[in-house]
Amino acid sequence: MPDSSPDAPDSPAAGAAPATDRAGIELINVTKRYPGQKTPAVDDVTLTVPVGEIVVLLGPSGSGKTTTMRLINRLIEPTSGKITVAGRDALGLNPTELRRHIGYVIQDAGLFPHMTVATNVGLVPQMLKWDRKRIADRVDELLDLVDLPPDQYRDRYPRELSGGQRQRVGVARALAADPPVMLMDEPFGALDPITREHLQDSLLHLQDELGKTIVFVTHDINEALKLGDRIAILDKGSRIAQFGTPQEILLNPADAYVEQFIGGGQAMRLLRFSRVADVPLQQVPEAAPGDDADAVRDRLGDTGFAVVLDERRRPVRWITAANLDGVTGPVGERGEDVADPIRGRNTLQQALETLIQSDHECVPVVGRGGVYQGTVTLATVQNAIREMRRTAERAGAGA
Ligand SMILES: Nc1ncnc2c1ncn2[C@@H]1O[C@H](COP(=O)(O)OP(=O)(O)OP(=O)(O)O)[C@@H](O)[C@H]1O
Repeated sequence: MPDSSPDAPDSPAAGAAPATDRAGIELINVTKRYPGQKTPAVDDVTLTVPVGEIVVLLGPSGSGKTTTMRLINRLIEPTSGKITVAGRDALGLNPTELRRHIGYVIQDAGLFPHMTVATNVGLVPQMLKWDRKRIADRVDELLDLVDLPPDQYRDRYPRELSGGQRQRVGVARALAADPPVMLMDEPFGALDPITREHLQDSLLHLQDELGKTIVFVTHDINEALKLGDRIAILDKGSRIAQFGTPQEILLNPADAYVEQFIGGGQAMRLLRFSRVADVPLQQVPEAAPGDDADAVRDRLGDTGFAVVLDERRRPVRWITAANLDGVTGPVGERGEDVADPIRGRNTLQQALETLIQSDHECVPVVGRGGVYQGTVTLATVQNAIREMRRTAERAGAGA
């Protein structure tokens, strides 16, 4: 077990992945002391948020999460320390200019009640003096993106929306000028559990397509495990008790404070919070509708089937030797339609559920643009669990 005292440079408590060009956001020895307060709200925090990742700040009330967010977009100024956003010194930029590069989503969405959904979403483009047509097009595009059909929703007022819909509008508004960075401060905190799950799934789906650098604040360990590429578990003064991937935190909690956060039920949680992207995918033979049946038959080998990809490499069908019986010429539309593919961000639990419901022994995995990446089988899931157990045993033995 490494020394986890705050001074140990290699300790997980040091909190920072090494500073690299790939830092989306960097906080270096940042302290914020509010006037008249004895202890700093944020105390000498160093943290790197890699480009394109979701880093979750998880901590109890008063641990300085909101203060940290407001420091990043300069709603407040640090007492000392350095902050960079997308490679630029945040403290050297004009705050308005900085905020154009940062989308901000807060708990109650913070929509202006007297403005329509479209006006709310178009606020930043309007500030940037885009022309009306460009703003209207962008608003429609964003409403589509957050699953609110523009024809139904663009002219509504916030009071005519559900809490979940208001949050979706809040996300659309934060994305309006396509900022590389998003700060999300308990955006789903006020929602009922089902709506909350739904919005979490939507956020992961959006992130698959957009690849933003996101800092996400929550009190909820399950939300953190589900959304975070990495999680920073905070104690008072934003002290980082542990910074790691959900698996690292579940398998090797840094101290009793972190253990108390994650609670029990570790095995099921591993399935629930490990992502398909973290396990090696199985590659099976591939075919295209235009491929000759003989050539595909030769390719099937021991696997016994192939995945048929369309011209954009999206999986469309499974094809077996039986489907090719007596066929000459192109395979065309033969075979069985694939079930809904899963994504790298889906959990192993979701992969398992899809496998169980599917008629087929494997499920295709797709990435950005629905492009095929490989397949998941029961064996993939079993091996992943075995590997995780081994890692945990090794970590335990090293303790
Ligand atoms: N404007 C302020 N002036 C003085 N103290 C403040 C101010 N804002 C926050 N604080 C104090 O700083 C500490 C951190 O507050 P902060 O809001 O950042 O915590 P948090 O982790 O976001 O909490 P919560 O989860 O309850 O929102 C708290 O002790 C709080 O009382």
